[in-house]
Amino acid sequence: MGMLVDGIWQDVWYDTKSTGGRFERSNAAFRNWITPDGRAGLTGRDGFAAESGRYHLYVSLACPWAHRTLIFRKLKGLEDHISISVVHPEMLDQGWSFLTDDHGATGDGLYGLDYAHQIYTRAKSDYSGRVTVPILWDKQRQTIVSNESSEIIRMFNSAFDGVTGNTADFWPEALRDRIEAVNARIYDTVNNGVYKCGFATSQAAYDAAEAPLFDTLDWLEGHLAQNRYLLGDSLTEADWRLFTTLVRFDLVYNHHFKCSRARIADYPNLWAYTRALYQVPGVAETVGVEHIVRHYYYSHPTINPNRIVPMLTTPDFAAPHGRG
Ligand SMILES: N[C@@H](CCC(=O)N[C@@H](CS)C(=O)NCC(=O)O)C(=O)O
Repeated sequence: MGMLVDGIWQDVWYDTKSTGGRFERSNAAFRNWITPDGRAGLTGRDGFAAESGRYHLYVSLACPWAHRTLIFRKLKGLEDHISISVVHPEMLDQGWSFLTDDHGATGDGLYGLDYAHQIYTRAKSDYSGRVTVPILWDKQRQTIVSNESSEIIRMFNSAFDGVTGNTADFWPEALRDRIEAVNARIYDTVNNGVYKCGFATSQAAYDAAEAPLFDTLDWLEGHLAQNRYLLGDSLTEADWRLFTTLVRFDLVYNHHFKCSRARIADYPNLWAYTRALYQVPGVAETVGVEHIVRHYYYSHPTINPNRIVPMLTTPDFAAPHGRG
């Protein structure tokens, strides 16, 4: 784990001293948008038109943020149009690496580089900041389009519809305000909430993250008793954003990040909902259990210095879910 400072890699852990033990996630730096005609999107520069074969996605199968982008690539029929490289699950002193393994780490399919930080400095030689996945790369302009998953999934949701003919819409206009509201709570207390528990370096910071996490899971359990999906009958991006945390929860967050009050398997509705999303055609292929387990227990020396993997039973995501 580390970061780039003026283009030079430094092996440093998250600074939680200045925040009373609280983990604060920094904002993604590259915020351009792919659009159907290359006009600028909500932020950033123009010139990133949706074209088959032009873009490449660097992901980790372990990472819940990268996982969102893999799900959208699959559901939107983009596999033949956007190539991918999968990093090695162990994120060590050089950060994410392009070593290969038997479980899907592919190496850098574009340039044969050793580390993800070299992709960042290729885009901006004096880049300062964290080196995170996912990274959406433009092969034509040789730069990073975006390293913000919440925006990459919105590009994937519609920008390539003219290329693929796939018009499935997980960000429908009529539901946007409600989706934003549910996303905000789930991001803060669940998606990022598990990290705030796990990376806390004071009891107070842990307590402040743990209670809202389980308040939200309790709320979701009741909500999903009445609703098929978060927004009722419509399957939206809000569900996919929640899913990538739920599918990791019992394997890693419950133990490694001390989110131990309950497992997802202890909530009948949440657990059936997790299975239902897992069983949407194509989604199971995006879930990399080996990389998830390997990454978390191996990559955080301040939490698990001896890299001991607890006895785990992989939840049976393929069991019948009974949710229609
Ligand atoms: N806001 C980013 C966050 C991505 C992120 O934090 N990814 C993690 C992996 S799960 C990472 O690469 N962390 C490396 C680091 O923080 O140095 C997004 O949603 O795309």
